[in-house]
Amino acid sequence: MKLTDIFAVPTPETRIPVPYVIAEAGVNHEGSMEIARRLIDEAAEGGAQAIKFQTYKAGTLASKDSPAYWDTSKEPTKSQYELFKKHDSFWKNEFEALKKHCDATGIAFMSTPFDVESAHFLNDLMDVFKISSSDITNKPFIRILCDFGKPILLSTGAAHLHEIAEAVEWIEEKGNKLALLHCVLNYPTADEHAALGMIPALKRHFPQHAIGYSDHTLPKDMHILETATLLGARVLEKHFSHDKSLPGNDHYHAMDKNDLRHFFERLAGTLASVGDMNLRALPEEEPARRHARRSLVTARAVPAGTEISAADLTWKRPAHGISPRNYDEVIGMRARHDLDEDMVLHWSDLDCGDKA
Ligand SMILES: C=C(OP(=O)(O)O)C(=O)O
Repeated sequence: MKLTDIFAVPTPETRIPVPYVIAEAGVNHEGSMEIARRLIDEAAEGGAQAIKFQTYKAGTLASKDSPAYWDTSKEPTKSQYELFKKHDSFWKNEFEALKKHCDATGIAFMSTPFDVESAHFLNDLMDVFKISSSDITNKPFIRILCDFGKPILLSTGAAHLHEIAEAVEWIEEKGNKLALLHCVLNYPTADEHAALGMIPALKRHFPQHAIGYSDHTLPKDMHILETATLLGARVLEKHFSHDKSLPGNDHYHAMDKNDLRHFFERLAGTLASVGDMNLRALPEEEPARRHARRSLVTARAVPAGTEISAADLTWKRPAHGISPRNYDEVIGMRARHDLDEDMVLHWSDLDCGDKA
């Protein structure tokens, strides 16, 4: 599947598709091109269709007085500015090189721009713009990104419905295709705070747009991403690391390539058990249809020529004879020959008699 395919207008589904997975490398390269290339390779090995980085300069993203609002024990920092400053070394040249590496590896390149300058050079490298939850109220920036004319992936973390609706309106006014990613802006998100019920809620409120999920829970057994898929997320984004034991801010809650493989494996089994969502009896149930269902059976001996009444009939397994669904038809027919008690009735045992 191509990244742009996820923006197709949702139609009633008869099969839950395998979602499009974006490995969110963010700044987990920590300024090393070697690690960035490794992240690309491992995301592809894990089965992700896209890898996403983040492109920012601390000075345009946060003022010096910008308190960190996350658990700073993982990467002690006094302010957001100080943390971003540590990770803002990659710029145009680095991302161009990483895009080439993605092309050679066969995985889509993405990076979330956090300022206008990076949006301009990233525009040459990507088919889709990602807008982070933190920019959902950033009307001027959203409009500038829309002006590139590309589909938009917008995360909805920390937003009330009216704020989501407003941002959707700005994007719709510009005419860009849009996918909305449910997101909880809390790192790591406790499973019980993942609020995955917001995925069907987004589908209900914005049926004209594709819906996905940007996940900040711990990877554990990847059941949260699986549940998100079952609830209707068709694009998934989750932090990605080559080494989850590293001390940095975004490594400890990230998935790695083994988590990703595990996710696709368990999802394949789950989706096989979901099936195609069409109501029908299955071929595997044929023996049960023939042997566990019932037939009309004589409740007592019935002499030839007798008009069949309710007292002559009962219903028992197997379903080799006349189905009890034909009960009304059988009442009033006549026995074509003597019928023993406990006989499974067939049409050849009966005449229409007065019912003809
Ligand atoms: C932080 C980002 O997004 P989200 O709000 O989905 O976490 C991002 O895209 O860089």
